[in-house]
Amino acid sequence: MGEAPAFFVDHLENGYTNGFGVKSEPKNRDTSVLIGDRSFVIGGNHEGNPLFLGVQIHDKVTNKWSSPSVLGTGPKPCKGYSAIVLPKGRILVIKKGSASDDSIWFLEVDTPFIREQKKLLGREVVAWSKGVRGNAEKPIVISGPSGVGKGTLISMLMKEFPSMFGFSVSHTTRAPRCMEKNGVHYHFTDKTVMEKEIKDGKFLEFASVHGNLYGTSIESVEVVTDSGKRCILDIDVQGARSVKASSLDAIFIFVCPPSMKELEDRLRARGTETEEQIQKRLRNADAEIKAGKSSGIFEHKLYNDNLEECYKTLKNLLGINDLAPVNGVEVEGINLPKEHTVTKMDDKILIQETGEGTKNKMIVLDLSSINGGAPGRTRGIVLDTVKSS
Ligand SMILES: Nc1nc2c(ncn2[C@@H]2O[C@H](COP(=O)(O)OP(=O)(O)O)[C@@H](O)[C@H]2O)c(=O)[nH]1
Ligand SMILES: Nc1ncnc2c1ncn2[C@@H]1O[C@H](COP(=O)(O)OP(=O)(O)O)[C@@H](O)[C@H]1O
Repeated sequence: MGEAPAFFVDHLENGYTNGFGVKSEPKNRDTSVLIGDRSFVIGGNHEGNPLFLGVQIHDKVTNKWSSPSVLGTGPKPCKGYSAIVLPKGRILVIKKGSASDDSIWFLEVDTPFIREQKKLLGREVVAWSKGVRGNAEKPIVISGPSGVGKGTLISMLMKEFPSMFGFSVSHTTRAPRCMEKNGVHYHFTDKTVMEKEIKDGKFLEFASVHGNLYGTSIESVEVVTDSGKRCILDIDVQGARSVKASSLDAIFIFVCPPSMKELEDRLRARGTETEEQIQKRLRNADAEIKAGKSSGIFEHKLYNDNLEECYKTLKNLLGINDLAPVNGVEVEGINLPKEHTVTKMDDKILIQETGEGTKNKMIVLDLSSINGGAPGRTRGIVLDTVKSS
C-alpha cells in the first residue's frame, strides 16, 4: 500500500491561507509537516514577497513560531501542492497547475548543510532546491595559491567549451584590477553590504583571503546551474572546506605550482599586485599548499608546470577528450497533470491524473537516483509515464 502525502493544500489562490502568515497556530494542523520536534508550515508569502512561497516553523518544545532564513530561490506561490517527508531531513513539494520548470521542489530542513548554516547564522534555516530531470555533471571547485594559474586554466576551459562550463562569479571586497569587469570576474562589493548579505544567508560560503572578504552567493551557483552549464568555482581552501560540508555535490581540484620560486615569478610577471600584496600572497601560499595537499578536501591535484600539459590533464579528469563531443546539459522540467493525487511508495512517488475527460495517466517519480541539492538544483529524477487506461 502507498502512503498518503504528509498533507495536501488546495485552493491557495482563493484567499484560503490555512493560517499562513500569522505567528500563531495554523487553523488547520494538517497543513504542517512534522519532523522531530518541529512543524514546517509551507505557504503564504516569503517575508511579504508575493513571488515566493513562505515557510514558518513551530517548535513543539518551546511552543514558539519562527520565520527561518530561506536559502536558495524558492517556488512561486501556487494553487495547491502536496508535501511529502523524505528521509534525511528533506520535504518534497509537488505543486498543482504549475509550469514544468516550477512543479517539483525540495525543502531541506535538517540536513548537514542546514545544521551548519544554523550554527553560522544563529537562527532557523531552510533551503529550497528545484527538482529537475537530467543528470548534470557535478560542479567543479578549483583552489590553489595566488598566481598558480587557476584563472588561466578556467579561462581556457570556458573559451574552448562555452556551452558546457559557467563560472560562478564571486563577491569580493577587494578593488578591481584594471582589466576586471564588475559582474564578470567578480561582483565588487562594499564590505558592509557583503557582511549584511552574509548575515542574511545569501552565501554558500565565504572567507577572508589576503585581507579581503570573498564569497560565493547561492544565486551565483543557481544562475549557472539553471542555464544547464557545469559550474566552476575558483575559491580558496577555506571556501572549499565549506563547500565540501554543504549539500553541493562537487569535485575538488587543487592546483600546485612547480616551485615557490616559479610562483613568485608568475605573480610578479602578472603585474597586478603591489610588492606588499605579493609578499602577503606568497606568505599565505605556503599554508595554502600544505592545507591543499593534506586536508583531505581535494580528490585531484594538478601540477601547473607546463600550461598546455596541465590543461590537458584537467580536461582528462573532467572526462573531456578529443573523441567525445561536448555540449551543455539539457535542463528538463517536469510537466505534471493539472489535477492529480499523490501517493508515496518507498522511493517512488505516484502522481495520478484526476478529473473527467482526462486520460488518467500516471506519472512515477523515482527518487532513488536524485543527486545534488540546495543550493541549486536537485537533479536526476527519473520519470515514467504509465500508459493511460
Ligand atoms: N572562499 C572564497 N575564496 C575565493 C572566492 N573567490 C575567489 N576566492 C579566492 O581568493 C583568492 C584571491 O583571489 P584574487 O584576489 O582574484 O587573486 P588571485 O588568486 O591572485 O587571482 C584566491 O585563492 C581565490 O581562489 C570566493 O568566492 N570564496
Ligand atoms: N603553466 C604556466 N607557466 C607559466 N606561466 C603561467 C602558467 N600558468 C599561468 N601562468 C601565468 O601566471 C600568472 C598567474 O596566473 P593566474 O591564472 O592569474 O593565477 P591565479 O588565478 O591562480 O592567481 C598569469 O600571468 C598567467 O599567464
